[in-house]
Amino acid sequence: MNTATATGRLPVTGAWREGDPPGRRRWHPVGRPLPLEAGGELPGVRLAFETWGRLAPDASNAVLVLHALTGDSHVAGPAGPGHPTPGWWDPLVGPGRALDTDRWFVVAPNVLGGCQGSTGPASARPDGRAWGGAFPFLTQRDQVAAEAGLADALGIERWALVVGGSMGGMRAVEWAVSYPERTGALLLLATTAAASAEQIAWAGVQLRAIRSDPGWQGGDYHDSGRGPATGLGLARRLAHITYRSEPELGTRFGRTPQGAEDPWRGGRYQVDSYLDHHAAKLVRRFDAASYVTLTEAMNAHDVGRGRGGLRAALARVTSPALVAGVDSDRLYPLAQQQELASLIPGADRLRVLESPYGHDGFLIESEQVGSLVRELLD
Ligand SMILES: N[C@@H](CCO)C(=O)O
Repeated sequence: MNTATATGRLPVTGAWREGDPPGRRRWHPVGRPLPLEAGGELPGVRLAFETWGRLAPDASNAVLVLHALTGDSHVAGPAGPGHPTPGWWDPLVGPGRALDTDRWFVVAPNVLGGCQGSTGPASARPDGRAWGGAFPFLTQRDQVAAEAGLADALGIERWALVVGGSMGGMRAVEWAVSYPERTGALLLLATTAAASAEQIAWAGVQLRAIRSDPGWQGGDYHDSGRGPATGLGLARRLAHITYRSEPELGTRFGRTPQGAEDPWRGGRYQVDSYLDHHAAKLVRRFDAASYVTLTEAMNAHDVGRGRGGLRAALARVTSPALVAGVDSDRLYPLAQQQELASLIPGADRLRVLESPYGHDGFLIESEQVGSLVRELLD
């Protein structure tokens, strides 16, 4: 379940389960086994998704919004039953907002391999047990292929806009390269054409933290009553540091102890407590095995793989595009977005979001992101 138990024990998995409140989610059963880039296929695939607005009769007004690592389909609206967090881009979606739902039909799937309704390691495989450690290796291309099946089912031949940040941006660029004719415009935020050595390195430490927790059990913990909560929490703490900027942490927390705690006697600094808070929140709402699956898919991300390299792959993109980064992002530095902007033929000059918040700026600076959305759609 998605909440801590009455005894205060952390849950085994924060995955949405059959029987939990559905919230606004609907499901698309892909119907056929999905062939996977790494070989083999995934049976019984379904994608959870949410929509806002109405699809035009000619299906010309559809916008695809793709979430980042620990996001989900709940782009807009309050937290509530079935939704552990409020909409992560709520200020952008609704009547009169940048994604004006009086005009646009906004679609947001939960990524394949995720844990908020789409098929992932916590889902049941055909024999009824959780996939766990037997869940196959996925790539962004597999995830986009599943999303193309959702577009087919919704009758959307071509998206007016595909937009995503971070991991969502990886899928957005894969959409534009795999399906250029289906991508009407492209907005890439705080993302990259290929995961860098440093990104793989940060991610690798997180994967080790999870897998070295005895609760991991090779990934087969879902039905065991004990999961790798400690490892997932450590992974989140580390990741969260990379999501923010050094000056922001300095200004906000400095060297201040947390409350009455004394760091010289085992107590915490404020910044430790802040990371503890984000770790505990993620452990309550997210499944560790999904975190591993999605992190490995991000590490595998290379839009040029098997396509003659980045330059040749990105030359396939036919849509107008905007690429933006965050000036204080130390995880996805501006050079990566500059590369995308210079290799995508229809891309305008690199745009820079000014923000003290580092990589998370693409989630927080909704006014600046909204201006880019309007620019592309208008
Ligand atoms: N805070 C974001 C950052 C990753 O891009 C997340 O958790 O998904």
